[in-house]
Amino acid sequence: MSYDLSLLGWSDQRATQLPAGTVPGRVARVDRGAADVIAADGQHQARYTARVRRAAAADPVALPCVGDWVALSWLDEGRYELDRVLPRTTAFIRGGVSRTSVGGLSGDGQGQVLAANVDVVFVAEPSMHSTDFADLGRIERLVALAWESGGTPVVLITKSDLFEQGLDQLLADVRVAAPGVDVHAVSSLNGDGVRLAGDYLEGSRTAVILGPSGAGKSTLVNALAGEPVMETQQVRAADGRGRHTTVHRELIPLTGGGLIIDTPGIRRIGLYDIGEGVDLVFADIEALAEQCRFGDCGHSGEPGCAVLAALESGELPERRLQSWRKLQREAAWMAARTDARLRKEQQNRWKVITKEMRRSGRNRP
Ligand SMILES: Nc1nc2c(ncn2[C@@H]2O[C@H](COP(=O)(O)OP(=O)(O)OP(=O)(O)O)[C@@H](O)[C@H]2O)c(=O)[nH]1
Ligand SMILES: [Zn+2]
Repeated sequence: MSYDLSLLGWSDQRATQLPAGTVPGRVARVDRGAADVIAADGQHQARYTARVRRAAAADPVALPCVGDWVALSWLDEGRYELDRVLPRTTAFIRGGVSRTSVGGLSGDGQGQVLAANVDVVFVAEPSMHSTDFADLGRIERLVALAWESGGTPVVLITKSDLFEQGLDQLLADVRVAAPGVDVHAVSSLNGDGVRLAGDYLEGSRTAVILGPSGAGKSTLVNALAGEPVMETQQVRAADGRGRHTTVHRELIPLTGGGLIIDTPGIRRIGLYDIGEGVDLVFADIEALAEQCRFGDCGHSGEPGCAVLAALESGELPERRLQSWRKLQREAAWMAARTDARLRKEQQNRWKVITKEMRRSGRNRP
């Protein structure tokens, strides 16, 4: 029985990183000291080798997490050990985790990877939620987190069926709040925009959905999956004979292709770290700031301040400037409490993001 790992996102590029004598697999779920891994010959529970445990003790970011591609080494009788985490293309990292929360494997309790190798980050914000309208500030925050991870953010204004009259104006406002980011309205109720969202997963790409409770994330996952997502997910066998393996629900394969990672940690991520991603969400303000007369302009009354000029002309909404200041303060606070190594990892990701953005020409004001 064989499974086509390319359906899970395995690529030639990743194959070049696989150590000799090992087989690849993708982590569907982690547990203390072991992970559920999908390999070409099925799903395995693989314990960590001493190499992985040592690396994780020195640096918890090295712990395997859902979405990771890993190298498995043969143990005996159809059993494997998880011997190495292959280089991550993207990662959601939460800083300042306590020692115990990562199963006692953490050395300094700094940093935890919540999900890895996520290509697309859907930011779900309801067009309307009871009596509240979409919260632009929350969108900015989550888009910053998305950029920070190295994935590509896509904003989905959910429950669009509830707010048809004001939708066009809302989408226009959201596009200002998230420059360079695709913005779509979706309704899982009437199906509007669901196909469009699914298209981002073409080529077996992996997504997460961030957003507040009640945004309609689970409903959208089910709509994308094409059938109700059950307790255990099924990956179709590549041999075409309809054999299946069960996969825990944290890595959800969609019938239309692509995968969604859904974990409690990712669901709560709005409360966590933001850093350089802020600069990307506020690329318009950053560009204005570059035109200020003084290089160290604080945008609080200095002569020749382009930011305040834009505020006065109405080009820059007051709300957005305040949001920028707030997120910058938070990012500075985060940076101060993040250790140097984690910062370095973030900087490396940052370089990749910047390169990627230069390539795609995004966020050019
Ligand atoms: N009108 C309308 N209601 C929706 C839509 N999508 C979801 N809902 C409803 O909104 C409520 C919340 O949806 P969920 O999918 O559970 O939201 P969630 O984001 O997963 O929430 P948490 O699990 O708390 O994070 C449910 O009652 C859904 O039926 C939609 O497109 N239109
Ligand atoms: Zn200024």
